[in-house]
Amino acid sequence: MGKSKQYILSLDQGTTSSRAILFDKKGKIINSAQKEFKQYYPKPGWVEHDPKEIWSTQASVAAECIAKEGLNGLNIAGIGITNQRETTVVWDASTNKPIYNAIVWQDRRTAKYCDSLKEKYTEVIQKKTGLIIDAYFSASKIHWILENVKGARKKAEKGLLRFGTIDTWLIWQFTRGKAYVTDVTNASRTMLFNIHTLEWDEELLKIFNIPKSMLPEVKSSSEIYAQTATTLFASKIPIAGIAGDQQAALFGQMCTKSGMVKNTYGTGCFIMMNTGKKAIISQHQLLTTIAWKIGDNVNYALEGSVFVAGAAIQWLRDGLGIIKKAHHSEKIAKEVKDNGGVVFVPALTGLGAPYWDQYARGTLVGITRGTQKGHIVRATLEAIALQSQDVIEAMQADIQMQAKELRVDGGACANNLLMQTQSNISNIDVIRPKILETTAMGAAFLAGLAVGYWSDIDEINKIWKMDKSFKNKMNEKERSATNQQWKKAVQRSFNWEN
Ligand SMILES: Nc1ncnc2c1ncn2[C@@H]1O[C@H](COP(=O)(O)OP(=O)(O)O)[C@@H](O)[C@H]1O
Ligand SMILES: O=P(O)(O)OC[C@H](O)CO
Repeated sequence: MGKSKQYILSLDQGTTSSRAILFDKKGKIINSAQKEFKQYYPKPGWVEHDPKEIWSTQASVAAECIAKEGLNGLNIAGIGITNQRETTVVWDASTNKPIYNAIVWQDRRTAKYCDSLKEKYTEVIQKKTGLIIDAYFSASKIHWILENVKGARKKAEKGLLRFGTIDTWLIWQFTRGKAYVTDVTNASRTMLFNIHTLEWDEELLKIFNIPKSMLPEVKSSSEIYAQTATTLFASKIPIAGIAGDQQAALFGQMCTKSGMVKNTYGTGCFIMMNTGKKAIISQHQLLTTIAWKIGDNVNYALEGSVFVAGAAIQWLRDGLGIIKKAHHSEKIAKEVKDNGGVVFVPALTGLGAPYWDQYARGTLVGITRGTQKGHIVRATLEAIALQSQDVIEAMQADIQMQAKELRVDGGACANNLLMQTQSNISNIDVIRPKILETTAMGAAFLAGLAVGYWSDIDEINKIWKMDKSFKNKMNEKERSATNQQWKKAVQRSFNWEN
């Protein structure tokens, strides 16, 4: 096989699976491969992955994806990496072995430690990192490893340990320890990175008691970082794009202008708004984060995460058994004309942005003798849209501007009723693209730009195509009543478990 056909290989290392997708110049998916890996729950609230399994599944899907088409490394113009963010790996540089499992972003073991920092450091941390103190981010996880793994603190002080988010860990493996790098988007989720100066912050390192020697070099999101070692592919391939998965989706959705917003409807909802060159520090409990850095241009974003979205549909299926398949939710919800007064706040694991109440719990209100399962299913779909609207509303308040449209992706965006409900509740045009693999596409675009596979953003913009749009069909009075009823129900869910 010659060098004639050239593709970009995108590696999407997610929370439950490792995936590889091969894109051609028109953005068409040529091939893909996926492998799930094991989740470890050693104690309530703890979530871990085996870093070696993350690497082995990722390497094998990459190889499988290329081999399926009878291609080899020479046909790959570049690799883009996108990953579950915040998840923390610490390894010994001399043995290459992780000293503990990866502590996953969902892991809550450091919640109390984080609480103890709030009084003194909330302001300085938000100002420097754009983040709200929470166990979600990497810093407290690194701190936990150094405090709890035998001998770790001593080794770290001797400069023998390395920390990485998943991108860093994968690149370390791909290059056999030659490249120790991350990009600004991943760094911006550690709580150790100053998003204004674009450097690891000495004061934050001191607060979390983490030696600087265990941090990677921070690069842009689109450049040639390194070549893969020839142990995996017969020829070297440039690794040329890195972005955290939500940032990659924002780029893959081509939300490249200030004010553009995307929502990914998966297990949770991740809503992100491009704010251009401005790092807006939220007045409404949202996160400020780096969207990407291309060349010398840094783009910032506001972000809000809803913890339980599609997971609420899973709960209807697996917990209550009132639907058989997730997509049946649409048909069953349509059996009733409205929610019949039922409101469901799916705070099953607390509430994320903009409430950040880890003690909130799921609340189902307004049930009468006339309540049918259709009402509950409908209320669940509405809750996904309403939780998203709470974040969109906070974003609009922060930028003091209405968003024009909402670009959507993720498994649950296939649900037309949900998309129409979102448009009604947010009074916004909801736009669903043709290719829904926006995360992998974003990483491919970043890598392709760096190696000259695509010449510029204008060329890429032509690849993004709309499939369907949903326009508001609700009047203002109804919208405001729905919102008020929702806010009342949210209040009832607060601070339940103590
Ligand atoms: N047609 C549908 N209607 C509502 N929810 C759906 C539908 N299809 C999938 N889902 C939900 O979307 C989620 C899967 O989406 P996906 O993007 O694969 O999630 P993740 O990447 O977080 O694993 C599941 O929680 C599922 O319940
Ligand atoms: O694993 P994903 O793709 O749902 O993404 C996880 C997020 O990056 C966590 O912040």
